[in-house]
Amino acid sequence: MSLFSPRRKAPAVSPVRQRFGADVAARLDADPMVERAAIPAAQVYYRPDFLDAATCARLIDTIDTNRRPSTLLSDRNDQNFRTSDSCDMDRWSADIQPIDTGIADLLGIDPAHGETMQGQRYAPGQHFRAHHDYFHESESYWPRMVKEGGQRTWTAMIYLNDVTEGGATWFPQAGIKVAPRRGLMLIWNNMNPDGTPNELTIHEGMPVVDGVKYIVTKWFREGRWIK
Ligand SMILES: O=C(O)CCC(=O)C(=O)O
Ligand SMILES: [Fe+2]
Repeated sequence: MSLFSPRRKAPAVSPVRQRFGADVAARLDADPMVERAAIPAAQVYYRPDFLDAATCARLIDTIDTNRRPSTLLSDRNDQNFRTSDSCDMDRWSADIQPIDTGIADLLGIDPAHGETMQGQRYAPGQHFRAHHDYFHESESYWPRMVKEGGQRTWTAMIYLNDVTEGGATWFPQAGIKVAPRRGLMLIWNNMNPDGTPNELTIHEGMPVVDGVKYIVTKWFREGRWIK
């Protein structure tokens, strides 16, 4: 028996993830419509009014038509962790395609790296508890994720409506709380500048108190998600 307890292996520095961090940040920094959050812990950006009111209304309709209970990618089976409804937003449909590629273009990432955009709906009391968007290499899903484009790098999330009360996106360790505002895109890098996962990006969708919250979320992989 060893006297030493096994240490958690430190995540390897990754030049590919490093480059995504630098390139996307440079593009967003140069965009006059985009503002960087004044926090040192993570690269977080705001792009207000990315979608107009009519487009948000259309997406809300699509979510209402297709929604089903959200699922969780985790070895933990906690029914109360993510209580919203979700649906896939078909990137090949004439309605979704321009939005899907528009997000990729704003970040300067090849759309093939983007997963299927997800629509989400939170009724009063529903939430998504604190989590990281990046994959944990210790979880059983990791080998499958490696085959499907690898680690998640950037997240782009768009609020489709204002919410009367509650439903903020809270990054407790980075120290920001973002209230839903129709058309606002919130963008962040889930990696550190050296390409290792940034633990400080832990965030939650706080419970909606009054109203219904609708968002779309797009996660980008380090490799191609579409083969
Ligand atoms: O609902 C929110 O504000 C956060 C959603 C989220 O974290 C996600 O979809 O990964
Ligand atoms: Fe998330």
